Amino acid sequence: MQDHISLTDVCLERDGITVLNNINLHLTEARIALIGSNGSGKSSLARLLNGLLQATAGTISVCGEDPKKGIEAMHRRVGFIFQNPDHQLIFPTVLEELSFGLMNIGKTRRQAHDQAMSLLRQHDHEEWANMSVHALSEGQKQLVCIFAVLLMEPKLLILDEPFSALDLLIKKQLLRILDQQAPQMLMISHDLDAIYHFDRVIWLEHGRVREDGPAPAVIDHYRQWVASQLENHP
Ligand SMILES: Nc1ncnc2c1ncn2[C@@H]1O[C@H](COP(=O)(O)OP(=O)(O)OP(=O)(O)O)[C@@H](O)[C@H]1O
Repeated sequence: MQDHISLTDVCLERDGITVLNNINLHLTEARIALIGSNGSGKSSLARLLNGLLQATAGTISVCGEDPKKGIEAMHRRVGFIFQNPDHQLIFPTVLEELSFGLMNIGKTRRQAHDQAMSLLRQHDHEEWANMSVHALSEGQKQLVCIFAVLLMEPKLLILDEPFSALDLLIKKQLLRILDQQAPQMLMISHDLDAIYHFDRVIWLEHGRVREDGPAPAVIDHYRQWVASQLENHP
């Protein structure tokens, strides 16, 4: 698989503070997770990848594009899912929400509606089509966000703590859908069990890569480190 995400000597300052320090990553695995303490720089890194933040130094490539070109330039190849679905959902009904991206890339309204309905049907949520997005629960809204992104058939999905507000059942359903349908995923998560089977885990601490490798090893070291921090700061 080609390098889908590549960061070379990337640094980021926010308000004069170094948030990411000399990050070098070449990410080709299908399932990659980013872990680390609060404030370690995970969301900032995700925001560099979709062009919401600009690196202070270094170069970034996502699916062969420079994210500086903005989210529109990467729209067809990269899907982004963030923690709060309210920041992503803009249309009054679920069907309009799901159809928008497809019409944006040239599908007719009819084609877009048919594709959206077919996905809803596939997941037994046909009855959502004409519902107001705001009448859905947080978990259901997050599922709509994931459906909207999957309809675009992205090569790569970048998710920033997508499960933090979700109950166990919806979380497991979403993970299953993502596992079946996303060719490549980079997921930021504090839920270590959800990412234990991933191909690669990158542990960020104070804006640097502290460890990078197979999920079980990195996660176990992270858990040991957290336990040792607790012992030192009870
Ligand atoms: N809007 C902002 N303006 C300036 N600095 C910010 C801003 N947001 C975050 N930061 C700084 O960037 C650092 C990294 O924050 P970031 O949100 O990337 O961490 P994170 O690892 O995603 O944390 P969390 O696990 O809590 O979501 C923080 O220490 C914070 O000081």
